[in-house]
Amino acid sequence: MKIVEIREKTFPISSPIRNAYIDFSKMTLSLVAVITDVIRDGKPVIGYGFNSNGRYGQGTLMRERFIPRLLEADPDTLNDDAGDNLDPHKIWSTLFSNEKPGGHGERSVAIGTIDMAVWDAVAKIEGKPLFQLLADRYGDGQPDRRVFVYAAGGYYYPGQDHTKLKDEMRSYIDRGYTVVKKKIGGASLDEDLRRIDSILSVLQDGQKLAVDANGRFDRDTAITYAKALSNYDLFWYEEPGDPLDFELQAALRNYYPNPMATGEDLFSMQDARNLIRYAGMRADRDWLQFDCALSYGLVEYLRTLDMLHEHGWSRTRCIPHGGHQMSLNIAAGLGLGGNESYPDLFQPFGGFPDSVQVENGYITMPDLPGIGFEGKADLYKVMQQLSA
Ligand SMILES: O=C([O-])CC(=O)C(=O)O
Ligand SMILES: [Mg+2]
Repeated sequence: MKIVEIREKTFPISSPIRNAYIDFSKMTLSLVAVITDVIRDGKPVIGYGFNSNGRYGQGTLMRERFIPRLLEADPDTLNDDAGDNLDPHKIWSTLFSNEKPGGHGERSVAIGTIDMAVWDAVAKIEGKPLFQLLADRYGDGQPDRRVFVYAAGGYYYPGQDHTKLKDEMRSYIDRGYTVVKKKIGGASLDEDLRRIDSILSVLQDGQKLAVDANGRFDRDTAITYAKALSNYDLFWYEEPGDPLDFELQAALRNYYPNPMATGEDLFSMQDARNLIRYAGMRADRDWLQFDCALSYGLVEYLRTLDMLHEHGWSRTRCIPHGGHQMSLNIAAGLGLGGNESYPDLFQPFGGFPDSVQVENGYITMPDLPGIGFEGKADLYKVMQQLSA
């Protein structure tokens, strides 16, 4: 068996929104199709993958380096020992060949996107949902199909007022979410606090708000916000300072006793390990948001989970960034704490299969082969254009 072709297309996922650091007016992503010569139901098995929002499409890197490396490799070196499926770990090693360590940037997105498509193909070849394959291979065979999800939104956009912000949050609650997220740091502290008060006025008991500064703050501002936010019972205070400023993050534990979250902009096991070693993160309350689609894929994420275990962290503290079905499968198959969701953004790429509803903050994974993209009609339509 072999990979016969890998296609990439860059799509706009632009929208007129901004967080404290970037706007999304020119945001793109790469969609990838890994086409194999394995036939299931009379058709070649094709695995699909895409990177999450926040980093841009990676077509150039893929075409220059990563796709040729896979297509030039002896196919037998990419297969499992029995020769009856692709081996994502061997494929990863081939992708990473002749790459020096450190400096994990855009290439981690390129590899993470191809890795997603490879896992989709591997689970389809085995005829299982990816979450079941992961539970079989790396767990006790018993996935937990119920996955906690929260609704990320609350971006800044032109013409936004408190009424619209409250309507947005209420609409997430009406769709079954119990935790909603808003951006901070894109307005003054006073205005951010007024927005937080507005949102809290529409939440009921058992419903919570998380806030996300997208790495905007210097140390003093992060501390000023920490003190002000301590007066609320927030679900978390996310990414206050630069993602690699572990000392800033560590300082905040002296000012913010409630849960914090970070990690979406750390792109390797080694960077995640530095966070765990040096950033004062608290295993009993803080949350880790490493996103495999941006950080070398699930092969690397498995290394990150091993690292967390060695450092005494439960994987239930992981709620990945990105709102894609890949992390939903990892959450269900490997027992993460949940996954992000963007109910109204980055469509058709984010979200759940069409049959899935959010109930009391949880979704239940349906039985679909692979990652399950074929169960989301608008997304699968776009994917089919790539593989036609
Ligand atoms: O606004 C973004 O870049 C996305 C983000 O931080 C998140 O979903 O946590
Ligand atoms: Mg974030």
